[in-house]
Amino acid sequence: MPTSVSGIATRQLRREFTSNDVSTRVAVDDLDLIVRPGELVSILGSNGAGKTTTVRMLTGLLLPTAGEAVIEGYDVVRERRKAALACGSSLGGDSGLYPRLTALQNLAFFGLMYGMRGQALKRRAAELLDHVNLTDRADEPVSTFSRGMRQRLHLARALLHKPPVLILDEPSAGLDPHSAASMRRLVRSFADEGHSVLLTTHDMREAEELSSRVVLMKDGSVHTEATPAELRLGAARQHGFVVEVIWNGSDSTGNCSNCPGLMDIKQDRGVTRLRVRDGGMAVQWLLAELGAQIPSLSVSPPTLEEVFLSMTEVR
Ligand SMILES: Nc1ncnc2c1ncn2[C@@H]1O[C@H](COP(=O)(O)OP(=O)(O)OP(=O)(O)O)[C@@H](O)[C@H]1O
Repeated sequence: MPTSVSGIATRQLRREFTSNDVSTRVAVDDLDLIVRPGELVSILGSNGAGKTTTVRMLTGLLLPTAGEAVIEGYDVVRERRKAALACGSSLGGDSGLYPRLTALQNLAFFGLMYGMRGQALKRRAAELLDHVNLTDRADEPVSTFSRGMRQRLHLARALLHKPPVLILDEPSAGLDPHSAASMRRLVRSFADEGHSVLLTTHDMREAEELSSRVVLMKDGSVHTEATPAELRLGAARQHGFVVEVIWNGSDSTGNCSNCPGLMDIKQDRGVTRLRVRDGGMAVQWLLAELGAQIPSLSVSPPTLEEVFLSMTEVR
């Protein structure tokens, strides 16, 4: 693999787990992955797909069985320290913070480890505590923090030295909606500044809102890789577009059976949902035929959640 690669690159990255020296489970199966500067890539996948094992190898917590991974051109095994310095990470859990130190002392400690000093460190720590809404808890020991507060402090620690690469394992797990929204803004702006960001998530809305590219992992390798819009449009070609109609006065669902390209029709708590082959054509027909009864109408391709469910369907 060329060592000049910026961001994250893996080639044929593999991790096997052997239990009782008998059975071997392949958690990550010859994975090829690239995250370029300025890209935010989300890894999605069912439980056990290999997401956490991948980020644990990238952050040096787990040795690969085979293959290679580089962070900013540094091999994560052979040049582990340089790779670790180029990468901020938040992998959840309780490790990575000192519970008896305050939030500010934790950031000061990690800042010193990253070679930061004096006013620059103080300013950066204060700025990040503000971004993760922990300024008013800055001088309290981390042992008194809730799970969500620790998660936010993990993120601040990961961003402290403005590393070129950021890796986050389920960053919104345990966050309330306001904290999750600020986390997303912070992470997205970090990518927009030219950093490479890789995150794992089970939150489809989050993946859709944040990602330059989505990687769907299945059984340890990449099943599909595309932008959220490409995935949704691809699914629409297969499963159709969804047209949602709210009626004015009396329900006219029964008159929709002649809608061109109609694949399926459902009524759900006052909303009629038509699944159609061509969204634009269906909207034109609905407005021409039933426009007077329709104050509200929307058309959309399947959501990322529907794409995910259909792609990971257990047959
Ligand atoms: N330390 C371990 N020993 C044995 N098997 C493991 C170990 N860690 C992970 N595995 C197995 O590797 C596979 C991938 O696990 P991994 O934690 O990477 O999945 P994941 O995609 O992160 O899942 P989740 O969404 O549940 O977090 C699973 O089958 C898991 O049981």
